[in-house]
Amino acid sequence: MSTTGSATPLSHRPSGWAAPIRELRRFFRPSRDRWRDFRNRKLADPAFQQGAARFWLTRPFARRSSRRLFDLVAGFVYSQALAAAVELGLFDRLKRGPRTLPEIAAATDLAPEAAERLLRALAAIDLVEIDDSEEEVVYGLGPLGAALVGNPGAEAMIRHHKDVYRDLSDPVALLKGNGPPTRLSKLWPYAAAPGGTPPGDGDVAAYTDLMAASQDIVAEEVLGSYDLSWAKRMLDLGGGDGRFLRRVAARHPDIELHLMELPAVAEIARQRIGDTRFGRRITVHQGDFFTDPFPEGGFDLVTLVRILHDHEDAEALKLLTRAREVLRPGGVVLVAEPMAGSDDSAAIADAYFGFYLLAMGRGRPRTPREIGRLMSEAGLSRIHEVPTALPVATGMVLGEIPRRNVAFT
Ligand SMILES: C[S@@+](CC[C@H](N)C(=O)[O-])C[C@H]1O[C@@H](n2cnc3c(N)ncnc32)[C@H](O)[C@@H]1O
Repeated sequence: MSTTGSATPLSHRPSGWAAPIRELRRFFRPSRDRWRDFRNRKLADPAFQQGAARFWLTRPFARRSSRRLFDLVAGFVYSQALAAAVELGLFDRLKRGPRTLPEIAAATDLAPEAAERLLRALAAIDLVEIDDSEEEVVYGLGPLGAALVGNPGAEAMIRHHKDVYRDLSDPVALLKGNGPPTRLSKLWPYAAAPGGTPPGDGDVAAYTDLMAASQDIVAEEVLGSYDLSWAKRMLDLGGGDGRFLRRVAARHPDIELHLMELPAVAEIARQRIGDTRFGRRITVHQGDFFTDPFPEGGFDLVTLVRILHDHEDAEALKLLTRAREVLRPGGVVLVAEPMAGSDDSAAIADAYFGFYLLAMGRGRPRTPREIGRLMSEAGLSRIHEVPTALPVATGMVLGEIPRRNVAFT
């Protein structure tokens, strides 16, 4: 197995250092608590806030933290300005070059004042750039707008947020579980009932497309961070329309590839894979990965890409155990999804997916260590976290079964 970054072992037995480190933390806790109380008292004091904003040495920190706080307060408005721009196809128009206000107003069917209001809002959050160096002001893509143009997955999510934000409109009811049924639980029908309910055709295409739109970036992260050329036979569980496996097929001509999906999605995968040059290399199996038998023959690699976080611990453990049971000796289970806990991905995993999955009705983001613990319970060993370049898109944890003394099923 080889990785481009350095893999971090996820140990589940406390090391010899665990006890002394705990003691040290306990020793320093009173001073840490005192410092935290002092800091919070000061930060909550309006006089201190004003003083910090005026004093030259503390001014940059005061500005930065008030800006961060205001960004949290205003985040929904920023998102809605972005949603309006996507719905109006603004970024697609600007990618061909800067435009004047009358041109943009005409193309988006907005009154010039409304178009200008939108453009100025987008410029303030780096999505658009205003060039007023000539007599006629023109509007072009800003750095974040340009990045968005190259990321169809993000655009699909922005459109999807109409449903997500409606479900989050009463967050306390959502947390208490006494709100109305959510849209996301209908969009992701397998989420509503343990064991999976075969979904209706219309919704299936919608959620399969939504996943496929962001799959390229995830596939790139997985394949760029972990070299799976050693594998001869691979199974992708819940592989959607097969986009991930098509990328694997393109890079690794010798791996035999299998995908398992719920029947309605498997049908879409068959069609989409069949239309490509990989039609003969990828076998699509329809079935429920909790209850139906897995394809026979033993696998070197079983992948769970953006699957585990959709499920509660008991189901995740069952899935990992079933995956381990079809591995050949020396085989690997690879879990790839946004992971909680790290500074780089905490906002997307803990905050965004934490609430998203709550609205969906099941599942939770997990830290690499939590995934590792489930892998260990499922009978996997040599559990490693593999770093990816873009943890917001996906993290990665691998677990293996040893080459010897393995009951091979
Ligand atoms: C979040 S999507 C991820 C799809 C794909 N792996 C990706 O990353 O784009 C979860 C996938 O798991 C599939 N799935 C959910 N429950 C399943 C079950 N019980 N058996 C088989 N597939 C299932 C869904 O149909 C869906 O395509």
